[in-house]
Amino acid sequence: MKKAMIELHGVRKDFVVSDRRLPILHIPQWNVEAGGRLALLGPSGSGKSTVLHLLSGILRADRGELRVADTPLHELNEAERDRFRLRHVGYIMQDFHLIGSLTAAENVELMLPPGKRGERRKLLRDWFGRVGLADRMDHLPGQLSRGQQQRTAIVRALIGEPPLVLADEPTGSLDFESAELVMRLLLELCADQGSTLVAVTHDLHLAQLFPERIGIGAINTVLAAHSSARQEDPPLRKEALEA
Ligand SMILES: Nc1ncnc2c1ncn2[C@@H]1O[C@H](COP(=O)(O)OP(=O)(O)OP(=O)(O)O)[C@@H](O)[C@H]1O
Repeated sequence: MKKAMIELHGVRKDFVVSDRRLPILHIPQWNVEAGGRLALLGPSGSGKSTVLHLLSGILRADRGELRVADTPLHELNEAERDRFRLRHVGYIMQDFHLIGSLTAAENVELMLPPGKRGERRKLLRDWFGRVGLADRMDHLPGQLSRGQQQRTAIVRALIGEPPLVLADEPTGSLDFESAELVMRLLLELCADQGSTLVAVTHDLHLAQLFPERIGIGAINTVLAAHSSARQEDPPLRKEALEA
């Protein structure tokens, strides 16, 4: 049996808004094996981004155990979780967050540990070649298409070969054709280097490209409680939120 990259047990996350505690996630048990490539699906507001924030250590669970790459995130403080994220997680968002005054290569170079200039440049050339941007790496983000900018953001997330790659709607701002190309590329690069990939998407067509798919309702029992309340009797939903 393969090792687990992600192990969640009894994880709860609430948000407090205007003195009211809103239960957002209760995940009794969820494991993802190392090297798995998984599309996480679900309606807007169902907690998909919150799951990624917990897995990366940006947020801390209120209760439960959360191990990623054998690291017990529930036992770490914020500074320790930040260090964990730098070493173990590549994060890709819908908006690429590239620095506009730096070239594509310089944006990625920020992620590299200190080293000889020639070696860093060779590594960058190899990576930009792999994503089809060998001739664009010295261009500014504003001179690149949205798909090219997202490919740059993918290089930035993957160049450190993190064991876990988290992607939140990574193709959400791309047109249909570019979205499929970029998602295929992300899947291929993660497979090549053995990184576990969890990608949030709304798009069923793109989710079909993944070896595995899961609806967030299958792991989050808060959502199941909300949606059954919504279907049967709308006022119950308010009570469920306040419980
Ligand atoms: N910092 C916060 N404070 C209060 N509520 C929050 C906070 N962050 C998220 N929420 C709430 O938590 C719920 C889940 O949010 P989340 O962003 O995880 O959903 P999502 O499934 O990723 O949605 P979308 O697909 O629209 O991005 C939503 O009801 C949202 O309003």
